[in-house]
Amino acid sequence: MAKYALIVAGGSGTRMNNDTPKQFLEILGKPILMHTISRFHLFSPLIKIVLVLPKDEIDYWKHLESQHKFDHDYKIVAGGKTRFQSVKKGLTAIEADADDVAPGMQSTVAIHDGVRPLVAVKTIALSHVEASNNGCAIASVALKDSIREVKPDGGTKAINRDNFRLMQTPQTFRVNAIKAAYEIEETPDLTDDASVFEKAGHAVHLINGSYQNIKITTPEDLAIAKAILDESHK
Ligand SMILES: Nc1ccn([C@@H]2O[C@H](COP(=O)(O)OP(=O)(O)OP(=O)(O)O)[C@@H](O)[C@H]2O)c(=O)n1
Ligand SMILES: C[C@](O)(CO)[C@H](O)COP(=O)(O)O
Repeated sequence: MAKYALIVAGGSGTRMNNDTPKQFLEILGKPILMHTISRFHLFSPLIKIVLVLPKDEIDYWKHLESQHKFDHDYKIVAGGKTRFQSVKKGLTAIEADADDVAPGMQSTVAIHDGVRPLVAVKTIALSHVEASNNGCAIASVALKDSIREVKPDGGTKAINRDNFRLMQTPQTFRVNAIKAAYEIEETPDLTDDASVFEKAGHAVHLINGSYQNIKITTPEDLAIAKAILDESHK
């Protein structure tokens, strides 16, 4: 029974509007992606990591590794055009369990965005346990703001926020099941791994994520992540 992390960092970060892909931007003197990988090593130095990078940035990452003396052990895989394709390519680097492995002994993989460097070690740990027991474990949080549905005619309608959750990563699965799920056809609505798993016919099991576990998407997210990391180093 192995525990894997599939860290996807194959995007270009268009919404960050910076010449450098956002996963390589520095927070407290270290690229965001190094913060993220370190959280998984903190969870377990034995975790098997697959790191997905943009094909054209692999040499740059190797340069960053030597510059920052970052010598963790992981497999690097070239990503695809979309997150779906990057995850699918990453999963090919993870070995399937034999068919006769007993329930509870199956390998699990935490699929995680490289640009979520504030993931808590306890969330990673919980996600592996819950995925082993339930087939998957998807980190999520309740909404803090009120929400309204926008109608096609431009009108809006209040809806009950208690019926909704925001999806984060890690999204953790039994390895064989998620590898098989990613054989479905890619469609634009499959924005996360839980959607792929659900479309492949499986039930989705949510666990509590954390409000600190933000996805660094736009420049203000960078400022928030810096502030949180700064605070945790005091
Ligand atoms: N082809 C892609 C696209 C995204 N990702 C990864 O998926 C995570 C979440 O995606 P997002 O925040 O949307 O990143 P980008 O696609 O880089 O950003 P943008 O959509 O603003 O271009 C990121 O860690 C990103 O690197 C990936 O591995 N391969
Ligand atoms: C996987 C994810 O981070 C869950 O919130 C999110 O769906 C990725 O979204 P994006 O479309 O890549 O921005």
